[in-house]
Amino acid sequence: MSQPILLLNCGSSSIKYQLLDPEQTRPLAVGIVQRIGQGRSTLDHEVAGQEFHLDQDFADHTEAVAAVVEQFNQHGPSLSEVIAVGHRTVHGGNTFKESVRINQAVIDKLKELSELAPLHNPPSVAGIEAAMGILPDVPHVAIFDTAFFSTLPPAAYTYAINREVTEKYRIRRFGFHGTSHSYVSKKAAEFLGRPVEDLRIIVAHLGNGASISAVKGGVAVDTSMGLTPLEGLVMGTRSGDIDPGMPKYLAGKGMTLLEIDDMLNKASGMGGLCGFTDMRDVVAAIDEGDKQAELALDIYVHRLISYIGSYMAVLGGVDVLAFTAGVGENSAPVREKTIKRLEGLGFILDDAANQVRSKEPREISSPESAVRVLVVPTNEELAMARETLAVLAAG
Ligand SMILES: Nc1ncnc2c1ncn2[C@@H]1O[C@H](COP(=O)(O)OP(=O)(O)O)[C@@H](O)[C@H]1O
Ligand SMILES: CC(=O)OP(=O)(O)O
Ligand SMILES: [Mg+2]
Repeated sequence: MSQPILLLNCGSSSIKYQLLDPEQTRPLAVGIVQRIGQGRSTLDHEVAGQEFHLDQDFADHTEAVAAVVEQFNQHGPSLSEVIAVGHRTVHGGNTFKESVRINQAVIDKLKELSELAPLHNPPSVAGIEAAMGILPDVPHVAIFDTAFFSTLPPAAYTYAINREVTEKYRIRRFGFHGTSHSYVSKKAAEFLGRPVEDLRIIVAHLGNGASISAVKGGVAVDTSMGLTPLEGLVMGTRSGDIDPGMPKYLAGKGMTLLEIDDMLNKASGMGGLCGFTDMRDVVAAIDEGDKQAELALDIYVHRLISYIGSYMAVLGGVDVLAFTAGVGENSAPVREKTIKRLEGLGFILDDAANQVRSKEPREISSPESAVRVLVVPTNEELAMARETLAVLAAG
């Protein structure tokens, strides 16, 4: 008997979803809504080998979830058999260290945590409320991006700010994209046929949001995102690391705190540097001679290699570098630029392997490379389905 689970992965600019039957290897349906709130939105729904495409602008995640449900109604499969829904939830704060069955108290807490993840928890809550409205009689489970990083050592998660402030407000580095970093690090080890316990792995999750992690023996020991998903790498619209003195300086010039925060979260990163938030557009612009786009990509790669070098130090060397997420899986030019800059540290790219497009894990380093470089497509939904089942089994 079929016992499908619906997985909703609300990202900052997208919703990915799958209808999975844990008994079957292939999903019953997969789909993605892209460029939510950015104009030129699209929806792709795939069921039984048939693909349906929709060009329609979605202003926010609530509109997009409604359109996803409409796809199931029009093209199937029916959602009436669904036994549970798993929701990607970005910020668990100090409250949620592992996946949890959702009730009103959980939703209220997630709304409270929205101040720490303004681009993310509101879409998650929108997805949860919409799905609970449509499927009110099945359990809904929240799976947190922060969970995998609850093992970070104190030296990695503590900011060097005043201790009393840290304690009073329970400030720490939480880390995000944990479901993906966990899945990809295990998958990388599996691909290499080595126990994850024996490996030092750096995972570069480069999507619209981007983060990088250092994983030693299967346990996360460092990651680039912090108290909020703003810290770290250069992203589609987020600045990543800046001098913490900058907000005060800008406030002195007349910007309000809200304007500064909006600028850093929504109008910075690649979009703020060159006008294109999507890496496909950045690379196309460079090909047409756009100098701002070229500089933006140089800044992106500069930050990325700085983190890779730093995590090699944290890990005491590295065995594997794994690229994942939208940019990491699909952008050969970004991977090439990154690995070429790391040649001095023993990374050697296999140019032909780097051009291969596939949904399977693959190696892109040459045999003489000191570090194995992989592309490992993430599957947050599959990992979420496993989590959902585990929560249900726990009662
Ligand atoms: N074919 C592609 N080539 C280069 N970059 C791509 C491609 N497809 C997607 N991307 C990049 O991936 C990003 C989306 O990544 P994704 O992991 O889905 O992000 P999120 O989950 O944060 O919404 C896009 O904004 C774009 O920059
Ligand atoms: C935490 C985060 O940045 O998520 P996303 O990449 O989906 O925006
Ligand atoms: Mg994502």
